[in-house]
Amino acid sequence: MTLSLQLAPSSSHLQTTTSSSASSSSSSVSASSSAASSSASSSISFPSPTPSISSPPHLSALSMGPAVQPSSSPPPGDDASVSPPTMPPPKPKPRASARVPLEKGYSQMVWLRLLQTEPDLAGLKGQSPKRLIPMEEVKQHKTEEDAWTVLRGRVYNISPYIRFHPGGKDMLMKGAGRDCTALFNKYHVWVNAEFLMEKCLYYFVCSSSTASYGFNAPLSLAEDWPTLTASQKQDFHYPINRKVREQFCMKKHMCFSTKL
Ligand code: HEM
Repeated sequence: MTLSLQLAPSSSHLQTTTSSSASSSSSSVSASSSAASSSASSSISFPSPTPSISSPPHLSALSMGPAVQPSSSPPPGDDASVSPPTMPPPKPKPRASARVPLEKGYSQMVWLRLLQTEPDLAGLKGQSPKRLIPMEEVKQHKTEEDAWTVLRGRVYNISPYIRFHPGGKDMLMKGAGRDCTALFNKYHVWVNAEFLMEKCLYYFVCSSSTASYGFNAPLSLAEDWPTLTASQKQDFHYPINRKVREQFCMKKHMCFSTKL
């Protein structure tokens, strides 16, 4: 208090000194120091001494205390142009393999040899594979000895492959009697099942209706819709692939392509 009264007559000189010290302190420390900046602006606007002008040195040191805190600004004397060292992003952990040990004699090599030597892996027993199979028929084949699955619109007899499946019997059997496309894509979209299961092919599946279908029977996605999984419904390509297959089967009455 005593100090402010004494300094009043030469307040302009005092303010210059005070404001310059305030501004220099605020620029060197932090622009966000509201205490420092408010004290500086009040000293410029109002020539009469105010408590903030006349605050004793020990108090102004205190008020500047928080301004030294900001974590964003480098400490005084540091080179501001040097950016802090950036840490490389953490590497994703490799996914644990879900492959299961297979019995002796059931390697993929043996399966590939079987594809060459076994004439009827599909179990067609002389029937024509060129027919559309209702989903209802597929559903009836879900035991290990007689397991069918639908993959990308085709019916396969997976029974001969069960013991060869690197992901294990239980996993493969999850697809038995139903459409396993979503599961298949979830675990190994890269696997060339069209090649591996080529000889197990029963042929194209048709819609879910219980009606028995001939080649000229109408097929529509609307009929399939209630049976589709959520991911199939969201799959942009599914209706297109479905439509192409339908058109192809309708027009040719036979489906020779294995690329669809
Ligand atoms: C006809 C259908 C299928 C075929 C031809 C097939 C074929 C294969 C092949 C070749 C592998 C080894 C993949 C590799 O080494 O990268 C594999 C692994 C596997 N399969 Fe299948 N699969 C079929 C269906 C399924 C289904 C329906 C499921 C799941 C319900 C499934 C689950 C798995 C799993 C979990 C693995 C182990 C993946 C890993 O290495 O972590 N597979 N399958």
